Amino acid sequence: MSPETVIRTRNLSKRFGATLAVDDLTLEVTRGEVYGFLGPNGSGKSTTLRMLCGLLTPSAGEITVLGHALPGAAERLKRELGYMTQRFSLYRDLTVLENLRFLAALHDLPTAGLGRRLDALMARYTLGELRHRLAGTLSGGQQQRLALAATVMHAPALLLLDEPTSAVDPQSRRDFWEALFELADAGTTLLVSTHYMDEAERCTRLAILDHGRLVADGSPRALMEALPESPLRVITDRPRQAQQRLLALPEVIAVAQIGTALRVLVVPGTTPETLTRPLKQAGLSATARADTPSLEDVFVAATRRTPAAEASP
Ligand SMILES: Nc1ncnc2c1ncn2[C@@H]1O[C@H](COP(=O)(O)OP(=O)(O)OP(=O)(O)O)[C@@H](O)[C@H]1O
Repeated sequence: MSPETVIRTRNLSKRFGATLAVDDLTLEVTRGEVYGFLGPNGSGKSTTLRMLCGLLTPSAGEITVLGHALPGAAERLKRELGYMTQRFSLYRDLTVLENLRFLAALHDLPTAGLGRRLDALMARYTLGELRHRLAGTLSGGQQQRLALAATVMHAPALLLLDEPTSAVDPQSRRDFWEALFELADAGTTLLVSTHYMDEAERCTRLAILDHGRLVADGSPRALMEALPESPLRVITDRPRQAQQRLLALPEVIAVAQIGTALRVLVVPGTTPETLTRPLKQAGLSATARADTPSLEDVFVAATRRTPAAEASP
């Protein structure tokens, strides 16, 4: 294993009764990466993150995080790790400063110079003027900044973030991602689960999960370039009717209406005529041309590929 490897899992699985939440997951994350976990609800993102920080014991497989084999070394790992969940998990009836002081004590941070350290932290996350506000009275974006400040207070080498931006507005999401890149620039490795394509696109590397399985892995650009399914753009006078007809074709994987146009994801080898012919036969006007693949196409193709399609060369 390279010294730059921060996370490595081999054939990792987690079963809850009849549910196989994580299924034979093998992945590797290297230092300084902003590694994204993208997947539909219930695809196993949170369960994987919980196993990686030692909160859950795997049913099978191996995990090494920052050189520690889990679950055995979970206690030692805690000091080197930051874990932030989508739910605000600080004390609502304590102030911003009280929350940070409390966490500093939990992390055993030295009391000498602590005041200055917390001032710097609050300055970085624009919490200085809010220091005496009860955490429960902060806005979603402010609570998120406080949660991030709390998560990085002990300068962890690895941050695991579980859908950290699900409760905040677009500007706060952008600010949050700026903060993540600043941390990555300083050498922190980040693993972030998200539902948002624009966030996934910003990651240096991406794992797409579906039903607990790794269905795609690579940089967003490489994944888009390697997409075997191609998107076509269809212009028609009656997009709603055209959408219904196109969905009935075996070559069509998905159809999304974008304004008045339809963006159609099709199996490899499908020509524009394959789509326009049946539409014209049904009395609809239709033109179609190839479109540039997006990360959303990669996601849709990876999570909708049938086992039969997967098995074909
Ligand atoms: N403690 C648990 N007990 C039983 N089943 C669980 C438990 N935790 C998760 N699951 C199940 O495991 C599967 C994966 O859940 P998980 O929360 O990891 O997915 P996710 O990708 O994080 O989804 P979301 O985006 O909704 O958070 C789901 O079917 C879920 O119901």
